[in-house]
Amino acid sequence: MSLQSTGAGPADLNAFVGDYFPDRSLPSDGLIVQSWYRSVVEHGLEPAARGNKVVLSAAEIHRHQDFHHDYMSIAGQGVSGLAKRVGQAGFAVLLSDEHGIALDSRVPTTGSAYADSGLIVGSRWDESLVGTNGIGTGLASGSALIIHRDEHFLRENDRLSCSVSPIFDSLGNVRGCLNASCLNSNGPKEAQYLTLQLVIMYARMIENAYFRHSHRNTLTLMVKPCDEISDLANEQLLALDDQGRVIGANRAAFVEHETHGHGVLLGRRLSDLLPVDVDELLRLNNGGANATRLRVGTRLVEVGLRMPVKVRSAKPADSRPTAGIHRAPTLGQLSGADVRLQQRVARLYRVLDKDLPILINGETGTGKEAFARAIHQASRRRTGPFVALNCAAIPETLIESELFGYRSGSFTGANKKGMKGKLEIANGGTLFLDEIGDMPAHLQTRLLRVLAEREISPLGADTPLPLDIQVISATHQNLSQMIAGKAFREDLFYRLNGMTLQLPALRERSDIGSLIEAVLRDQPGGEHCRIDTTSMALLSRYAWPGNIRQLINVLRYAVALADNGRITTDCLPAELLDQAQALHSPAPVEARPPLARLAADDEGQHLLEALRRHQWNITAVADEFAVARSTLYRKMKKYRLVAPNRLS
Ligand SMILES: Nc1ncnc2c1ncn2[C@@H]1O[C@H](COP(=O)(O)OP(=O)(O)OP(=O)(O)O)[C@@H](O)[C@H]1O
Repeated sequence: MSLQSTGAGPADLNAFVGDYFPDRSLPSDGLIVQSWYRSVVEHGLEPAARGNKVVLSAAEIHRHQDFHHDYMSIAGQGVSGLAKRVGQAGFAVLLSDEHGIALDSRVPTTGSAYADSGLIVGSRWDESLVGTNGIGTGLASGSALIIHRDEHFLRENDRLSCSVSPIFDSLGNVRGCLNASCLNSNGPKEAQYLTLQLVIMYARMIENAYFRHSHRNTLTLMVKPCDEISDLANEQLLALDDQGRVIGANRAAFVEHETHGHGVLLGRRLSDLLPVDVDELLRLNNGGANATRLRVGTRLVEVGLRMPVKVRSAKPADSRPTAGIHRAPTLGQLSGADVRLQQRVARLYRVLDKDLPILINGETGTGKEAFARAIHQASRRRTGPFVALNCAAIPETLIESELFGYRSGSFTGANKKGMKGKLEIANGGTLFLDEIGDMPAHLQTRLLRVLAEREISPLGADTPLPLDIQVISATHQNLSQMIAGKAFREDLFYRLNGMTLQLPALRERSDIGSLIEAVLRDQPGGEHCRIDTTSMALLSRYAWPGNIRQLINVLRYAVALADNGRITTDCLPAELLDQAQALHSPAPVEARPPLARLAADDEGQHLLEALRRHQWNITAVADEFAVARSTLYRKMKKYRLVAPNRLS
């Protein structure tokens, strides 16, 4: 929550933290004051709390790193460079993702002090868990800052002094944080300023490398002032689409644009920013071979061009065609940031390669097949075949031969040479039985026998064939109900269900926002688009009966209609707008109930009386009610109880 949204001015917040922390001096940095306020009122934390630190399990770390593979490998050089410079002075360097999870950590020595303080891979530093801290507050504020010693909200973190800079992507979103922390620094906060400058410099280098990677197939521009000594951090990078419009920028370009109050940068034409258009610039720069000096207002700038890198196929001439231009998503990518799903996938990792059949359950379009493929890729069978059979998509009469195959001459009209069944083709790999609930009853019996005996006898074959397959089945149906109604064999159910992976519907996913962004980036042209806030709110609260498949279609439609890469509500299908509005238009509520009425509630009234009785001494009232002070502040906020000396 920002100062504005709290409705309070800086003086109110200062008074608040002054009251709450009588033993601490008021931070000079207003961002820290706001963060302390958030820690108490929004996150309900207590400074003396212990055990709030969370470190992900090895499997979860593996998945996170897998998910952030590109970002980590691009940032890796910057992390090493910074660690080399500050390591000897006793600083640990951490790289986090946008949720405050440490993905990379370089500590100067192997002692346990750094690990004990949470400076390790997998530790979670989001403000909602541990209150004010370098990474969490850097992410929440979007600003570079130092959190020195007892500026940390939790007392258990007050050994740390952290210098941090957010890392922005080319759309201006925070992608993560770069952080340098030391332990038990005796000096004043000012002694950390030099470290902060180094951290900022490396964060800018990581951003620029990330920008170049993201826009390697796009025409990009480097613009820097023609000063005698030009600061690398001032170099602006801009990516342009075919029409010469800005589709991405680095932090320096965003800051320059904002500083001069030029409005939104993305979508602007090059000719709005520089006294040339793209063709002219290409001519002046000799097709990108040299840089050009241009006068912009009173300043002289140097403008260089980088031509798109032509994507050359590294594929050997005889290689098999790939399924698409994107690699199939991994389990980490599919589970995204939904914690419940991540936990389920963590459990899945533990049964992987243990010869247990897996049953995936979920509504249509939730990613059952995508998960099955990712499980196959994560298993030791990844070099073997992945064979899918959709039991609902082929006629009942053909399922048998599809599954079991037949040898030549086994029935009239059959292929003369015979046909291998999916079970046989999948040997050594994974068989994915989609819509298993539609498997005809007599084939359920046969399948059960095959899975029990681990061998198949194709129609017309003399000898059985040993079978070594991982079976993954999937359904959107409730198999337990089908068993009760005798529509599905119970013994087959147990044979297929070594473990169930329940996939949440899209509307149930806690990471729906980031999932929408990720799916958008995956669509052709989607990586250069941005969803505006209203559309994002609509997309996030829509019911999505077709789940991720429907989301993909909606986003493709939106990308096609987007103007200047901006996805607005005009780009969304009408039925989605109608339904999202009808389903979720909030019931009319009184926006600001009067204080008198709130205080008339029993709890509010009691609280008000106690506050008056104790002359608004928060600690005394908290003691009387035996609640934490943070709880009391939350309740006061709820009932809008404000001390008389705070009423403006
Ligand atoms: N977590 C995810 N992130 C991005 N894309 C996903 C994700 N999960 C699924 N998809 C994509 O959504 C589409 C639908 O997924 P999939 O076909 O696996 O769903 P399904 O549950 O098997 O559907 P059905 O029940 O209709 O067969 C696919 O294009 C898939 O690549």
